[in-house]
Amino acid sequence: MGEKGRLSRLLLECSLSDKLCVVQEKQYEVIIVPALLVGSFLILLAIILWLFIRGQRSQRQHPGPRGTTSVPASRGRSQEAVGHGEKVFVPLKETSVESFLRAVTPSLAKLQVPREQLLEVLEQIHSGSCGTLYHAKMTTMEHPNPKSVVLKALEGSVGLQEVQDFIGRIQFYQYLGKHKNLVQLEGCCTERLPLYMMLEDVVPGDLLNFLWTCRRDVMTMDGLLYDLTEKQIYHIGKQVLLALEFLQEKHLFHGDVAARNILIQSDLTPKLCHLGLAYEVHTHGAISSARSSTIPLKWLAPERLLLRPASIRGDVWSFGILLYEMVTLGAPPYPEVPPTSILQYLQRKKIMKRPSSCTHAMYNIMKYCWRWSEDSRPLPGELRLRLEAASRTANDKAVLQVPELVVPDLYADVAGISTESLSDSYSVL
Ligand SMILES: Nc1ncnc2c1ncn2[C@@H]1O[C@H](COP(=O)(O)OP(=O)(O)OP(=O)(O)O)[C@@H](O)[C@H]1O
Repeated sequence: MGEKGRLSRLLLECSLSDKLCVVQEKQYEVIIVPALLVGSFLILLAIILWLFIRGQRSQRQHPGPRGTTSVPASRGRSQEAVGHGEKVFVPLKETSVESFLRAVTPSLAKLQVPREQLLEVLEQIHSGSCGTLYHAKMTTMEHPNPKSVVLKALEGSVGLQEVQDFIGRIQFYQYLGKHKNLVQLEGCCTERLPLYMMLEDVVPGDLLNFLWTCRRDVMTMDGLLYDLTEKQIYHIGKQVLLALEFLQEKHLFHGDVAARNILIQSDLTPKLCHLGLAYEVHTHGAISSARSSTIPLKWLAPERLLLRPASIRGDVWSFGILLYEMVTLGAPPYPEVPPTSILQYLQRKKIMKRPSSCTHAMYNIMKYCWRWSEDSRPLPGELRLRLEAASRTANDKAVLQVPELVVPDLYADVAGISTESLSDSYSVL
């Protein structure tokens, strides 16, 4: 009998309209096979899901090369800092200085200078907010003869945060790229402590000292004529504005435009230095309040004195003060106003009077910079056109003269700046 017999008996017992009976008869085809198919499909789906979740998790743990992520860029618009078309990575999760430097140094490969090429470190120039500045001698592949550089060093016992900040500044120079009116980074040593960045040595140095030296009866020094005419002031001013336009294009601003923060070459090419505030704007979207409180008040626009956000138009205000500094050969602004009273002075709608050495054309440009409302002040590009127009008829013969020599301590007092922020290279003979 067996199975065959059982089936034929079943068929005999079933009428054609009895569906349950037919289903029972074909249970293999109707129930078991589809159930097996659905089961294996579900198992396959579970495996795929598990593989997918595992992949996602491991990606979250390793987002880039060796636990790195890109440095925040200007005002958070992009998460990648791009220098010369390259991505710049900053490790976020590194916990020791050594592992941080190991991770970050490859991204600075093009800037690395072997330490043995740093031949001698000469005198200290300045002790800055992020490292000490020295004069030094260095050789490079292109310049086998030693050349002068300014060395910024992060030395001594320093923590991870200071190291990250120093490296961030190097990457900021890389991000900015080259501009003839910004001080240039020439190289760095970052594979271990102490950390160095090498900047081009701008000779004779800062513009404030240059202006003070112009007061002296000095004919030439290092081939440089310490004479300044109105036309030359426009020439320097236009180039400072080119640097500000460059920063503005990158959605940045300088934050402390002043003669002390401009370096001048012997051909009267100015270069903006003191880029630490622009670095803060680039990295954090704004200048920190700790840093803001160190900026001398007499150079600040009213909105900044009122602790409102800074912008490129604040730089334009300070540029007006810079014109005043140049035309007076480095006099402190608002000599009759104590630094802490400057806001009240400006709130009374007062501005500085026209210095006797300043033409009406130049004073009109200053007044344009010192408009109370930010929006009615020009942008650097517009201002540069004004300077170009004024420069066409400017005096190129009369040398600016101020008989009184500057006493740096007295100057610092009246200007409201710390004596440490003045360079040591000026001395009253
Ligand atoms: N490349 C350079 N060539 C010649 N002198 C320089 C150079 N860089 C800086 N100095 C001198 O050092 C002084 C301080 O420079 P700077 O303000 O750039 O340093 P800092 O205080 O470390 O600023 P920041 O933190 O904003 O980078 C300048 O006023 C100038 O006298």
